[in-house]
Amino acid sequence: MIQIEKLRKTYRSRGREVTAVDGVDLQVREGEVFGVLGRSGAGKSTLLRCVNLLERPDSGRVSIDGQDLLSLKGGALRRARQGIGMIHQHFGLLSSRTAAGNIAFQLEVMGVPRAERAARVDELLELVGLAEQAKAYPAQLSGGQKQRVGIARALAGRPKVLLSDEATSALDPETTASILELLRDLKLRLGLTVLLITHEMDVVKRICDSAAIMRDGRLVESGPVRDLLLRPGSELARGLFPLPAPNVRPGTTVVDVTFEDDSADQPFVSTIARTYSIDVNILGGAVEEIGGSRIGRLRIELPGDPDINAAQLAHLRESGLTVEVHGAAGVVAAEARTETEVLS
Ligand SMILES: Nc1ncnc2c1ncn2[C@@H]1O[C@H](COP(=O)(O)OP(=O)(O)OP(=O)(O)O)[C@@H](O)[C@H]1O
Repeated sequence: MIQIEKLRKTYRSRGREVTAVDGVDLQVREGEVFGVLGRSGAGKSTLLRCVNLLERPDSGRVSIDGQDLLSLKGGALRRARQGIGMIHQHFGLLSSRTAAGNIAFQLEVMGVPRAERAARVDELLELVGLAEQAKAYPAQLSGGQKQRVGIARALAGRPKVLLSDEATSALDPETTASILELLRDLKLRLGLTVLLITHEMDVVKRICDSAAIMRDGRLVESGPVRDLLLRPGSELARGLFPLPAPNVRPGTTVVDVTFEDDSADQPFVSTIARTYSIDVNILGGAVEEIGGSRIGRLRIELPGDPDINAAQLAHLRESGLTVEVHGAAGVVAAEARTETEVLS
């Protein structure tokens, strides 16, 4: 488990101060993939570099499986860092060495005896599906294959924790999907705990169990992906289910309804229409497969103002759906399914 507490890092350059990480608390549970999502400059790389101590934080705590990394020195620190693998956006391979040579080099740096290296290289290449390309140089490999070498190299020290710095940002969508699939597979096979940073919603959708949104050095939203998607007002949900700003016509109620597997099979639109004898207009929506669950968001329009639709809205909530009601000036009421208060 990775535990980050009150982490802070400020850069000072040319008389200017930038607080890149501003009091971040974050917990990555053992065996999960945690994605930190944010725009350029949000502080994601700095946060990641503070976890493997490429960067020394000004204050706060980073611990892995209860071991406080900031208190370690010398050999103990080196050993702890070997237990943290890292993959990079631009792979960072040595162009003069083959795929096998790049991995062997890492083993050499880690002090693995020569006699053991060749077998371990083969094992690592096999693990990432690259046994055939052992003798190829980076220039002869595709982007996805280069990243596979990068992943094999990161796994050389048999780490329990893998950090990923925009590992798929330089790849096309199809290759991105195959690399994410590999990471998910490795996580399960090797019991890895993965902390990744990305600016791609798709990465969160495909692989992350939990996620956080980072802005100006702070985490503005954090938790299991499923919980975030079902939380009214969630930025992550807005990003994964992009719907245009609602255009609420006078005398109507516009509602975003979020549903998951167990409620996805309910024909809630026709049920509401039939039960209350009203016309329900569908304005937009999407369904996504996330972490093995089907989660969707539908925007519907009901005739009449929200107060007239109190019973209809209560009906939706009682059916286990997350309901967000838009007013003319945006969302006027967001109600989780656990909340019982009816619009007033
Ligand atoms: N070595 C440094 N010296 C000075 N300022 C830095 C340094 N590294 C990062 N910063 C600043 O810290 C802030 C956060 O940068 P960081 O690279 O962590 O963000 P990021 O979210 O990873 O962005 P990107 O996706 O573009 O890499 C930025 O304002 C950046 O300019």
